[in-house]
Amino acid sequence: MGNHVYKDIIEQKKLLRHKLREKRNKFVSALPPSILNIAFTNVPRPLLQICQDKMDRKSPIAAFYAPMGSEADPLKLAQFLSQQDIQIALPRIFNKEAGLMNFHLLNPNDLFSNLEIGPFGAAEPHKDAPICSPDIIFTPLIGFNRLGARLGQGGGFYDRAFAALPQCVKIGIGWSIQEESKIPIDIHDISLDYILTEREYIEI
Ligand SMILES: Nc1nc2c(c(=O)[nH]1)N(C=O)[C@@H](CNc1ccc(C(=O)N[C@@H](CCC(=O)O)C(=O)O)cc1)CN2
Ligand SMILES: Nc1ncnc2c1ncn2[C@@H]1O[C@H](COP(=O)(O)OP(=O)(O)OP(=O)(O)O)[C@@H](O)[C@H]1O
Repeated sequence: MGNHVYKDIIEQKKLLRHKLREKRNKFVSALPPSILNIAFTNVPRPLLQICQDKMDRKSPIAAFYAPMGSEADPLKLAQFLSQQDIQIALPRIFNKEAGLMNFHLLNPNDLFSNLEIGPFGAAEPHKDAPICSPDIIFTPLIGFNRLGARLGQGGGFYDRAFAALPQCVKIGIGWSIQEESKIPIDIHDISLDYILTEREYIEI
């Protein structure tokens, strides 16, 4: 990839991030609380099957994220799955400049408390919580398309985590209005396997 082409992709991503963040904020702030409360509460049967398929060896680990702003909230799914013999983890940034994070195991009771605020404002587990390698990663996103391309916050945190965990199942969670047919991708971008929105479950 020529250097100018690469720079062009970075610029396109920036513009699209800006547009889709605004769109997401508007969409979520216009949602009635009754709808907001039930969004992302039902685990689609195929998703439960994926978790169960991972259960043959040990209790599988699923990583979630503590939502910020208008991001889709995956923590009700986390609570539900923690009752199905699935272990729960959250990311913790350990090198902000290098775009690196670890996943730490959490007691499900600590999902909403006993966390600390990380460098980008998201709640994170404490440093002494055990580091783990998740089998399934629920991933925040700013944009997605039906080919599984993902636009994130621009730190490359999830792409590096995916590269380090080639066996993990990658599930994007976002609002339906974050779908964008053309998502610019560069050589480091790793596609999602599934996408969950408030309306549908997409298998790539
Ligand atoms: N809830 C949540 N947790 C997460 C992520 C995420 O996207 N969502 N991350 C996914 O990687 C990691 C944190 N990564 C981040 C990387 C960059 C920015 C960032 O550049 N934010 C802009 C502000 C964006 C704006 O203008 O609204 C900034 O700080 O300038 C934020 C988070 C780990 N934890
Ligand atoms: N595995 C990797 N190795 C080296 N550099 C990487 C890797 N993954 C991503 N990067 C670089 O990190 C920068 C940010 O990547 P990108 O714009 O794809 O972030 P993102 O996926 O939107 O962010 P995030 O995952 O934090 O939400 C880019 O310059 C990208 O080339």
